[in-house]
Amino acid sequence: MRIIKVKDYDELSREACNFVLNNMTQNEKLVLGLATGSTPEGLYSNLVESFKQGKASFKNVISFNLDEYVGLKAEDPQSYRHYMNEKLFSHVDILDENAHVPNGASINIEQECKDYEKLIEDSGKIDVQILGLGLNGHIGFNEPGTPFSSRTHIVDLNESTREANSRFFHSIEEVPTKAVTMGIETIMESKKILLLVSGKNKAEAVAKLMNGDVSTKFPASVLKQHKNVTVIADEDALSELKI
Ligand SMILES: N[C@@H]1[C@@H](O)[C@H](O)[C@@H](COP(=O)(O)O)O[C@@H]1O
Repeated sequence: MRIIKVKDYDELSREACNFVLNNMTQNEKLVLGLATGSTPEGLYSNLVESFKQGKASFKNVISFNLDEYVGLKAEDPQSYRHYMNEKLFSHVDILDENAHVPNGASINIEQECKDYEKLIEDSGKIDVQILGLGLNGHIGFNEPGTPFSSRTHIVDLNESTREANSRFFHSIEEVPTKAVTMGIETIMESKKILLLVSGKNKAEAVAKLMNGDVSTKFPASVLKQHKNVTVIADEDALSELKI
């Protein structure tokens, strides 16, 4: 894993934006894997700014989000589809039919998982996958214990993950108990992975990732087996790392 150490969140967001823009210019068509949560928000605002300044176009981007809560409709303000519309899609020229987020409100979620896999497959696989890091090492919504061979599937969310994400809801009771997520194998098939980590609250997770073994107990550790991973991390996130 290549680590790019940056000073703070603003620099992380700019670096991540440059990384994505470089890949957009290098690829005629870019299949981009997207993440939600707080960490990529700055990346998305930088991408929107670049678009407004005429420095980027998303016409040739096909995007696939990592995950979605089960039971939330697209228009629900807490859904990841809504998040993506607000933070990125509505502000740039990506084609609606190219901006994919799993449909958590599907009446047949099992089928939705299969269809989502097929769409990724048909797009020719993900060129660049953006990832955030859960406090317990989850990537997407792949919680500890998820097999490395998993494909897009339904997960029961851990209490700690619901707790961590309850800040986006009025109360923890409102946080869905299930989600659809790309599987670990699906993520690992991406040609390049960009992991973004910021802040002191991620320092312990980053130290576990870098110093620990590859184990399903800490899903992000699988990234050590991928040949093209870039980690952009700020000083706070790297503060517990002994290097
Ligand atoms: N499902 C999302 C992940 O895709 C995200 O990467 C992670 C970290 O989120 P944050 O960036 O807010 O710390 O948590 C959430 O549970």
